[in-house]
Amino acid sequence: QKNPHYASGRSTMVHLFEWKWDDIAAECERFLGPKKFGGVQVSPPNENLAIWSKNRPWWERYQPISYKLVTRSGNEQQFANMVRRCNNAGVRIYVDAVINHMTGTWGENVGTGGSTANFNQWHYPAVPYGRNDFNWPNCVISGNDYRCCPDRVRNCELSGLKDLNQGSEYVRTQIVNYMNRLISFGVAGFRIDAAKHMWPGDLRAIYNRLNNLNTNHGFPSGARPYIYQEVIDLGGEAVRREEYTPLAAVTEFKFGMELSRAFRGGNQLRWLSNWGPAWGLLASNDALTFIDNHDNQRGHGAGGSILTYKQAKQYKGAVAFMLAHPYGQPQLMSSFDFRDSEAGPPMDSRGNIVSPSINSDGSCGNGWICEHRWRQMYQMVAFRNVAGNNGVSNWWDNGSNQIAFCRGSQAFIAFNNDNRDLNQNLQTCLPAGTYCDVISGEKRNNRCTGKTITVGSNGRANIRIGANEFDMVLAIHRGSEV
Ligand SMILES: O=C(/C=C/c1ccc(O)c(O)c1)N[C@@H](Cc1ccc(O)cc1)C(=O)NCCCOc1c(-c2ccc(O)c(O)c2)oc2cc(O)cc(O)c2c1=O
Ligand SMILES: [Ca+2]
Repeated sequence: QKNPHYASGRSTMVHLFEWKWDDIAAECERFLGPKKFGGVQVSPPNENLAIWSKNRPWWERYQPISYKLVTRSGNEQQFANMVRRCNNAGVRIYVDAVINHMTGTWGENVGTGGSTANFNQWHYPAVPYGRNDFNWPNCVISGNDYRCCPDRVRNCELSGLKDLNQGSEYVRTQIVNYMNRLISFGVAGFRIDAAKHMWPGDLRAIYNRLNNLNTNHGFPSGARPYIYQEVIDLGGEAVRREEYTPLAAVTEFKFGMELSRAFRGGNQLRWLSNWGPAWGLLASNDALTFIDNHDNQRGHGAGGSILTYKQAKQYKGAVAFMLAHPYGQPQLMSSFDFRDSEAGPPMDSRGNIVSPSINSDGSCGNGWICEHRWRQMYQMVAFRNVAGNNGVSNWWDNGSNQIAFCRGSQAFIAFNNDNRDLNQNLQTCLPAGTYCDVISGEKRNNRCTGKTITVGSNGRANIRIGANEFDMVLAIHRGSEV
């Protein structure tokens, strides 16, 4: 099933990468609830290997030691508390489930909960897993395997990580028990990490054994978990996304790659008039969409030159388009400032994660970027909520990099990625009135702190976006009128 079970009037989730549970709970109550975000993807909550020799890299959280809920983000009690407080604020929780593998082979062998393991014996006593819970014969996926050999992509080790056999009843039971415990705490669904490296048939068996969502957390009875499967497939590989869409939603990596190219200037924005499956993207209902994610924002993984917070103006343009267009189920990335592609989250001298500080202007400090707190981002989350399931209409473009469109009679947006000013009289599809541009400012005490747009009785308005303005987007919608 492909319904994220957001509370009514909400539409967008944010990935609070590496945030601690107590901080996420606070963020749900003080910001995400009031700003009507739909949900939060949290980092893997299960015990992972503590890799001190690499100064606690971000990817250590993708090396499970056990399914105990003890990580640098917090313990089981803090996790349960976060889920309760976020659900009470109308914000759902989605768990990043790392179930394809356990650890690689490192010098140290202690987990974030104190558990130990013996990798060379495939011995993980804190689960417990032993030799016959892993795929045999032992092999490692090579670059060429991705193109030739779907069996090896599933049955061999990804980057040397011990590869579990999800065909084993015992392994399925351990995984299902772990995920059902999270469901009992009130989570709304799961990201299935490295789904490409597991057999669809095994995943189906696992998903079918998951319990319905916990009705004590506001879910309707019989609600099934919302699952989205990480399948990095930009074409040319033996394993294809379409093998996984019958089971659950799939991460659509082409989405962020194509929009990054368009907003970097590689493709003219006018070509986005038929954005969606016509671009080779999955069906809208099957697609979990994003511009960048925790992996490819570091230049690793799919897509090469993906836009990130570091290219702020184009990134805000691409994210605005993602949130303004009805295609897919969008996820906003919220990052920490990374010095190198391996660096983990801001941490103190003892290796504990440092909480984000919140500045008086609402931005974050202590090394956290908090893209979700940028006005241009949370205002577009509100835009998407107001647009609801209205389609795109009244598409306009200048034959190059200036575009505009309506969402029903609820919302209007314009983009200028050209090197000349946009200055046009355009149809906004909105009722006559005076509207605040929600990108250059916001409505405060019934005044616009940014641009003001006057819509005439024919729905038309003069729309201006200078080529050198701070932002390339202008957006108005029902509710932003003064
Ligand atoms: O760069 C990384 C980590 C990347 C990563 C982590 C989590 C993800 O969800 C993800 O998509 C990528 N890891 C570094 C460091 C590393 C880690 C472990 C190890 O045994 C060796 C090295 C790295 O250089 N990895 C090799 C290239 C990235 O190859 C990885 C992929 C991956 C990349 C491209 C694909 O098309 C694909 O199907 C899978 O997925 C992972 C998933 C994991 O759960 C854990 C991993 O270590 C990895 C992972 O190494
Ligand atoms: Ca596997």
